[in-house]
Amino acid sequence: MDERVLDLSGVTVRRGGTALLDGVDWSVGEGERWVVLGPNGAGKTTLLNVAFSQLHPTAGRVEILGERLGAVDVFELRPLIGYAGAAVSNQVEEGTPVLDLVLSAAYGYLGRFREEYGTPDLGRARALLGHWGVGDLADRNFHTLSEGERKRVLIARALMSNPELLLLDEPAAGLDLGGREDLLRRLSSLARNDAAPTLVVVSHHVEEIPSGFTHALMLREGAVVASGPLDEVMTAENLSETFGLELKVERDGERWSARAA
Ligand SMILES: Nc1ncnc2c1ncn2[C@@H]1O[C@H](COP(=O)(O)OP(=O)(O)OP(=O)(O)O)[C@@H](O)[C@H]1O
Repeated sequence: MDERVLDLSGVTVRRGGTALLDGVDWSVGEGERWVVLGPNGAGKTTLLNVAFSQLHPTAGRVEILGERLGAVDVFELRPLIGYAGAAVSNQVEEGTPVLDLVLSAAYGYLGRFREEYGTPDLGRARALLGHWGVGDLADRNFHTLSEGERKRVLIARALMSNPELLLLDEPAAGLDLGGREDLLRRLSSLARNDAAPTLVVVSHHVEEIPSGFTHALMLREGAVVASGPLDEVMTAENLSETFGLELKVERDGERWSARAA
């Protein structure tokens, strides 16, 4: 059995004369927990959109959950992939209750209550909200939530369809220190759960790598600088090249930090 959840080979995405992704090779195995690191504009969100089957590359080969992008019905593939990020929150209709937003994920909708949801779906949605610490917000309008509350609701939503692959685009961006640490604790617990989906989290900051994560992909200007197990690739050399300045990297247990050398 092929246990690769993502398999990208020579993936290039061009817009105008610019390569947003440039010959990216990346392989993610079942159960791995990846962080995708890179500076602003490195192509991280573009890569996640490819992994979500939202964007077809200009060149190269993409396999998601063993299915070849271009040859598979993406509407059958997408329920197997959970996605949370600004691309989702920006599209939520004004006035959408939190519970509806989470429930709608099971049906591929992004918005108001459009289906007759069964009791098991309601129970699962409430349980997920509770698990992510936002159970008491189920009846609130999504747009009235704080940034930290929204992030947790969107992750609960992304897990609603019981996906095999979970993609989180900058889940800790905009959170205060307490909010960040709370989210990282929850992501660590997810990472350590053998039943959890394969995880890919995009971030700008090595401080936002949750403990329990196993691999990193580093991108700069659309190209891969390094890719592999955290222990091997989290070097000052790789991070300095990725972010374009000389960095010192420190490790404390399973957490990382970096600053200018
Ligand atoms: N449709 C488009 N046409 C032209 N350029 C684009 C398009 N979409 C994205 N870009 C550019 O591609 C580059 C990569 O964008 P992307 O959003 O993937 O980067 P990122 O690493 O996620 O950045 P950030 O960390 O700032 O969110 C950026 O320079 C962006 O301006």
